[in-house]
Amino acid sequence: MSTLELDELSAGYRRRTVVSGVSTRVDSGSWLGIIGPNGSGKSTLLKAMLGLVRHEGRVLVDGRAVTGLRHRDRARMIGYAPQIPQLPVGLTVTDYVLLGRTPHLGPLGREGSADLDVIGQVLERLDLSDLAGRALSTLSGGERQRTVLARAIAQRAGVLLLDEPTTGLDVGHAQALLDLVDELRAELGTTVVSTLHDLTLAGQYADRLVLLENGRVAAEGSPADVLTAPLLAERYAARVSILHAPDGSPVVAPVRGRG
Ligand SMILES: Nc1ncnc2c1ncn2[C@@H]1O[C@H](COP(=O)(O)OP(=O)(O)OP(=O)(O)O)[C@@H](O)[C@H]1O
Repeated sequence: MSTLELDELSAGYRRRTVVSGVSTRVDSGSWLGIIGPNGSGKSTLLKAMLGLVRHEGRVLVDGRAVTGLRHRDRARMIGYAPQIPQLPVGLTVTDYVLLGRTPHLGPLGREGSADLDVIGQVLERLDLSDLAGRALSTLSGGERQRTVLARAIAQRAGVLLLDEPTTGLDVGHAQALLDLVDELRAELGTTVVSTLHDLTLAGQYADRLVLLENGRVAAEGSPADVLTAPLLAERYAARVSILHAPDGSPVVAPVRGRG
């Protein structure tokens, strides 16, 4: 169980600040969706939470500052699946996903049956079992994306940061992935923060949304509060209608302009 707090978090590259003064709290076992137009600072905000970019302000997990922690200690608290991962050469899918267990291994660094069980379950759920022995370099884009997510999920950290997890996935694999994350949230109390371009999926899975614009929080609230046609028109310069799925969740439908 892990509560994540951001306190006036700002971040950027060299002299340019691209995220400014973001404060929010994500309760244990809840899901925060970060949305916003291209270049609004979503990925940078996630990287700042991990200390991967220059930043100011505080990131707290259960009240404990994560910046300055040793990599291994931080990796037990926060798992991360980047949008554009650098994949090591020469590893199989299983080797790579096993790296997610590294923060949990004992002094000899050998994985035990519990680690292999976790890996087996995650590979199965993400439809990767048949690819377990394949070299990473031979995977399709969507298979590679699922493998990167499998590694982050296998880490079983209290907080899971997912940067555009459904990019490149077909609708079935996207749902399987989001459902698996949702189960971890419900069963283990995993706290989830994900950026998502698909606003309908963001509204279906996240409890709360933060909309970034030019690195600042432009709107924050429940999906019903944030996913409104006027707000999306203003922030994305988009023509959309908000429909409703049978469960009442908002469906963001683009409306074609007159040709
Ligand atoms: N390594 C970098 N060096 C310099 N500027 C960067 C770097 N990475 C990102 N930026 C800039 O920071 C700004 C925010 O980028 P970021 O990737 O956080 O946006 P995003 O909201 O995730 O965008 P997208 O929806 O397109 O993925 C952009 O203007 C981008 O050009």
